[in-house]
Amino acid sequence: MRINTEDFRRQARKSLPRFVFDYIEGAADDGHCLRRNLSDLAAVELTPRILRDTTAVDTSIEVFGRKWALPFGIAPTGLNGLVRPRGDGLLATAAARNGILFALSTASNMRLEDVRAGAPDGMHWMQLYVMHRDMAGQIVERAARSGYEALVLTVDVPVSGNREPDLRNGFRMPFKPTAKLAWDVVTHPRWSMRMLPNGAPDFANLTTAGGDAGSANVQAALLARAMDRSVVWDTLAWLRGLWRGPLLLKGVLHPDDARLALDHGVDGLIVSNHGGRQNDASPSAISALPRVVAAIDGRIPVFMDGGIRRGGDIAKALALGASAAFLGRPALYGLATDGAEGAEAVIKLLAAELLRTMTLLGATSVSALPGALEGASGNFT
Ligand SMILES: Cc1cc2nc3c(=O)[nH]c(=O)nc-3n(C[C@H](O)[C@H](O)[C@H](O)COP(=O)(O)O)c2cc1C
Ligand SMILES: O=C(O)C(=O)c1ccccc1
Repeated sequence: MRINTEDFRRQARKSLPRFVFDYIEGAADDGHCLRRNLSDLAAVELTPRILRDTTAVDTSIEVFGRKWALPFGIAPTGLNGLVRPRGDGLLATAAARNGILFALSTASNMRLEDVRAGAPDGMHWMQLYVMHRDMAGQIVERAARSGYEALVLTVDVPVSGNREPDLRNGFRMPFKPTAKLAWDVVTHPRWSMRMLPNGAPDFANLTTAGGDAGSANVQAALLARAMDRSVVWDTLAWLRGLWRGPLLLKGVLHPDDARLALDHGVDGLIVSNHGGRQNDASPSAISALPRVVAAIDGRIPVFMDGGIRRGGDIAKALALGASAAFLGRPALYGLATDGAEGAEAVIKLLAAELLRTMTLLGATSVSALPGALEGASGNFT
C-alpha cells in the first residue's frame, strides 16, 4: 500500500537503475540545502481556527487568467525520459487529468510539440536554459507556436552544482559509466545499455528542441549544464522580444533580486534553490519565500518549490505568501512507480492531504491560509 510520497520514493528506489535514482535524488555537495528545504518546512506552524463551516473547501486558484483546480503544479525536471520512456508525456497527461500545470524542461527527451500534442487540454509552461542564444531563440519560438502559456527562465544554473553521486557513477559528459553502473543497467528489467548516452534512442532525441538542437554538441553541453554565463538582467529584453506571454524567473532567493526582477518587467518569480542541487549554502526555499514576497508586495505572483512532500507543505507555502507550489522529485517518484498512473496517484494524494489540512485549519479557500500564521511562532516572518 502506498499512502504517502515517501512510499512512492521507496518504490522508485526499487524500480530504477541505481544511477537514475541517484541522479534524481542528487543534491549538491553535502546535501545541507536539500535537508534544510525539508526541515524548515517541517518547522512551520499553522494554527487551526475552530467552529467554522467547512462543508465546502475550495482548493482552486487563478494564475495569469487561468483556473487551476489545485494550488500546485509539476516543476521542470530534465531527462525525465530516463525514468520512463516518454516520461514528460506521461507527466503532462497526469497533470492535465487533474487540472494542474506541467512545466517542461529544456533538457527534455521529448520534442516540446509532442508533449503539448499529447495533452492538448493541459496547461503547460516552458522552462528555458540558455546554452546558445540561437538555440534558445528557437525553443522560445516553438514554445510560443505550440501553445505554451508562460516562459520560465531558470537563473540558478550558471554552472552545474557539484553532484558527487553522479560523478561516482560516471553519469556525466563525456559519458564514462562505471562498471557498476553498467551492471545495474544490463540486469535491470526495463533497461539496456542502448538507452544510455552515445547510443540511446531516448538520448538521441535529447531535447526539447529537436532539430538543430538535437546535435551531439548541444546535447553534450546540456548534459554538462554548460550554460551561457553572459546571460544577465539586460538579456531579459532580448527574451521579451521573442516572447509575448508571461515571463518568469526560477531560482530567486534574494529580495533585492526580486526587486530587480520587478524593475525589468518580469511577470512572476519562482523562489527556489533548485531542490538543493546547486549552491549547498542557499537558504531553504520556504525561509526565503516571505522575504521575497515582502519585496514583491503583491505586484506579481510568487511561486515556490523545494521540499514539498505533503499536502500540508503546500498549505505552508501558500500561508507564507506563495501563489502556488511546485513538485520536483515527488512527481518523478510517481512516474517511476507506475508511469502516468503513478504520477496521478501522487497528485491525488497531495490533493487529498491538502484538502484535509485546509479543513483542519478551518480555511475554506486558499486565500484564507495566511490567516493560519496568526498565533504561531517561528515562521520566518
Ligand atoms: C532530477 C531533477 C532534474 C531537474 N532538472 C531541472 C531542469 O531541467 N530545469 C529546472 O529549472 N529545474 C530542474 N530541477 C529543479 C526542479 O525544477 C525543482 O526546482 C526542484 O526539484 C524542487 O525541489 P523538490 O525536488 O524537493 O520538489 C530538477 C530537479 C530534479 C530533482
Ligand atoms: O539536474 C538538474 O537539476 C538540471 O537542472 C539539469 C540540467 C540539464 C540537464 C539535466 C538536468
